[in-house]
Amino acid sequence: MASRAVERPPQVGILTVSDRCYLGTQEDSSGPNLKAIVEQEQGLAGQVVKTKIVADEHSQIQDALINWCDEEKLDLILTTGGTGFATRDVTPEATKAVLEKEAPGLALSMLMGSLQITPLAMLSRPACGTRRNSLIINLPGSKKGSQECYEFVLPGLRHAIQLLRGDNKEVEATHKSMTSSQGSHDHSASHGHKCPHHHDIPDMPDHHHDISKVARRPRSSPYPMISFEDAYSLVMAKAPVLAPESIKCKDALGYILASDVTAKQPLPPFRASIKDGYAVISSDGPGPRRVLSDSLAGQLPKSELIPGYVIRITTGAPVPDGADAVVEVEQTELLKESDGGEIELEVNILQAVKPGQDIRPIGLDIPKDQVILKQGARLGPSELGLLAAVGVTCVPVYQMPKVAVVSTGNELCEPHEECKKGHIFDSNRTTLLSALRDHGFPCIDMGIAKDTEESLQATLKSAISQADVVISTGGVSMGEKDLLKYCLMVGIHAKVHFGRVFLKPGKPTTFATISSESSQKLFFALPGNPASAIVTFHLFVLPALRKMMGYAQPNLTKIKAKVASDIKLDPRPEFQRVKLVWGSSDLVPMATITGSQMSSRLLSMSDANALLVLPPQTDGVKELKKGSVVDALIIGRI
Ligand SMILES: Nc1nc2c(c(=O)[nH]1)N[C@H]1C(S)=C(S)[C@@H](COP(=O)(O)OP(=O)(O)OC[C@H]3O[C@@H](n4cnc5c(N)ncnc54)[C@H](O)[C@@H]3O)O[C@H]1N2
Ligand code: MOO
Ligand SMILES: [Mg+2]
Repeated sequence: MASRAVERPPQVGILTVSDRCYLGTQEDSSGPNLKAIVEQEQGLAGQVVKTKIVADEHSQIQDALINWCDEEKLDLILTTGGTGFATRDVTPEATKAVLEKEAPGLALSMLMGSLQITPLAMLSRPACGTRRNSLIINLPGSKKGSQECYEFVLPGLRHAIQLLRGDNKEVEATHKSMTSSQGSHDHSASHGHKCPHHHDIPDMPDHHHDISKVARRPRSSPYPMISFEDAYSLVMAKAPVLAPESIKCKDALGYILASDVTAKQPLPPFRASIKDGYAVISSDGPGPRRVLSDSLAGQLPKSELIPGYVIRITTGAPVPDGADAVVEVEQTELLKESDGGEIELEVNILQAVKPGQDIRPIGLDIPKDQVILKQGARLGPSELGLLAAVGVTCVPVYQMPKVAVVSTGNELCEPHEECKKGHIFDSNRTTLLSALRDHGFPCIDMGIAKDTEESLQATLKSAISQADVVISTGGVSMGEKDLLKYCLMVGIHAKVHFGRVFLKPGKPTTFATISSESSQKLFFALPGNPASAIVTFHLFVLPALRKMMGYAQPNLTKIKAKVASDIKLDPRPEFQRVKLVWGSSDLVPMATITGSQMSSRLLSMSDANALLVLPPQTDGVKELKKGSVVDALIIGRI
């Protein structure tokens, strides 16, 4: 078998399709047998993470397959049963209904192998193919038949899984070992393609063209153009919530709480006066009283209160024992003062007093052990104040992702450098680093990388080693110096999830992940055009970063806005930069476009506080009329 150096054993699901097993009238022997052989070290060495028994019902089979492909993202799903000629045998039909691509070669290998054993094999009707990154294979229902058929396809499984995972390094190794073991020559030498099968992979472009030969570059992008919604979902699905850590409250501004925080002590911790006045015994009622002593904020009462007396008190001071109400100074009059007038000796209480009046009992604001902040709360000024109020100094929060930013391009120079002919100042790095800082993310400035494999790879590697998320700009389109995607895949062995999005600006936005045992790092290769870079930062990067740092709702806030003038629609869905302004009686703000929306024009972002969500033009509708109401995503201060 081929190299085993894949990062994770193939994740496998085994679906037993049988009315009788489902009803419990027959024991399922094929499913457990398949599990054992799938997990054999000398075989696939897979990990069977899902097993299920369903009836011979189209909907049950389909639901299980869709769930395992789309939600569980299994590498391989083996079904056993329901592939024959009986009326209730519907496994191939239910499977075909969920497949995106059929793989008849697998069915053929099973048939060819099985026919050597029994002519009845011709009555088996397996469906095989892929849905998203999962491979589904129908095996017969019998224990013996399912094992034999599995063994016929086993030699191709690891390679197929690697291709579906987009694991380039492994793909090459496995492909080489498989083809050489069969004595066939390596196509890479003659065709310049190390892995000809890459043409077949829907989400994997052929990145193995010789990048030194510009004439041979692809003339159309090998990356499928996916919708904004799909791209967004992919990014959000891949962004991991980072592990919690405990940090000092003084450093916690902007973080999200990883668990509930309870009050260790009540607030107020003692019965506190709400007014400046006199602590009284309410049952004494109104009338003249001797002033016994005082109780000032920050000090303990000097004495207990006894009937016929009052104790002078200030707001926030502890109410002395014996007192059960406070009368504000305005409801009293002075009857007798000390010589020189330093203290009051006797006062007249002018009002009837209710028990408890103007006293905050212990724990009135915050009872002891009450949950004062819930997991998921964002620690803003008031939340941090609340923590301080109950004496909490350290809090469990989700870690914030560290973000590295790199600009790429031979034409770029630093704003403080002399700008030679043919060069421009790098503005993207400043924009992005500032946006990150504005949102409180720790960032790493990786400088400018040249448009060469060496410079890009060294910079990307260094960025990935230091950060949880890397943002690059430039080099992702069709030019011969647009080497970013190539370097990501070949040099970094990143899994590129998409390389083009049906969206303006930001069409070549590229998203990849770099996985290891302990982490999943995200790589956003944003377009070089300055407006495209910052718009796609808001559309993709910011929500992902927010998810990583624990936001329950990481998406940009969406509101309705009225367009202030007619807008020409683009063939692509477009996010135009606008300034939202509310007139004095407007419920819906007016959205004014910030001038020309060319992707190169960073000025279109200046003063913008929202992105207007515009649908693509259709044959019938090419324009949005002034006054139309559309969605707007908030990106700035309102
Ligand atoms: N043949 C095609 N060409 C282009 C396509 C296409 O589909 N087919 N897409 C266009 C679109 S849309 C965009 S967006 C850009 C994206 O370009 P890249 O990501 O490859 O970026 P570069 O080529 O490196 O630069 C584009 C543009 O931006 C300027 N730039 C780059 N970095 C910075 C920076 N840090 N600060 C300021 N300005 C920067 C650069 O000088 C270029 O003018 O591709 C289209 N082409
Ligand atoms: O998609 Mo590009 O970002 O139009 O300029
Ligand atoms: Mg380019």
